[in-house]
Amino acid sequence: MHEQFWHQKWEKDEIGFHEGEVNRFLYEYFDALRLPVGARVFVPLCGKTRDIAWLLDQGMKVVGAELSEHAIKQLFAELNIEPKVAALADGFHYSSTNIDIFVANIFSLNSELLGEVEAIYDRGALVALPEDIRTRYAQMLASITNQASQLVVTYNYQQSQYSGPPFALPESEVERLYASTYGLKKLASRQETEGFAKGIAVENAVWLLEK
Ligand SMILES: C[S@@+](CC[C@H](N)C(=O)[O-])C[C@H]1O[C@@H](n2cnc3c(N)ncnc32)[C@H](O)[C@@H]1O
Repeated sequence: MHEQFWHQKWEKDEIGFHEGEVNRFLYEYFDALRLPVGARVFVPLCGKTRDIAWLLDQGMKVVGAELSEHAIKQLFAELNIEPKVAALADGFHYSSTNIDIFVANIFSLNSELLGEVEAIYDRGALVALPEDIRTRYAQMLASITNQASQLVVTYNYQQSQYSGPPFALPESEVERLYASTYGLKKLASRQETEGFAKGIAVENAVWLLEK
């Protein structure tokens, strides 16, 4: 997906991926990460997800990365927070107490810019990336976070029945991307037919990835 694809989605308000409420898997399985209050959680490709407000409410610090400044202006407006905004070489840094959002292509981040994180929450990130850049994303994510544990939400369905995004991520693909870096555990899954691809059987799953 080119950057322009996502910028247009936000400009035209075609954001069917935005849940508007806390993701159920996050709510039910966040404890599996066993994080202390005050831990810093990275939310890659964050959009304006309500999950950020929920993480802040749990006493977490949040760091996000998102291409669209339009999305991040909405995020802060909905959080009712006036951010500080600083220019970066490749984007902007929006920040306030306990929250840092990099408005940039995630591939322009490095560990210094990101700072230390104790965990990663990936909903709508890995599944948004086409196969040819997933390997680079998975390696880069583990590298800039010192292999922080992850909670990853995936979809699986017959890729031939729907073009994506979100792309199908069968277990074999999660293993290909992450089994050399993490121990993988599928925590839960549920079947959907009324989601993004109406009438197509989709398995929505949540994974715990630990060093
Ligand atoms: C499927 S949406 C998911 C958003 C959010 N995680 C959620 O659950 O609502 C993917 C988001 O990633 C952003 N994005 C896509 N490619 C990106 C990249 N290379 N770097 C940073 N953000 C990116 C898009 O603008 C979009 O907001």
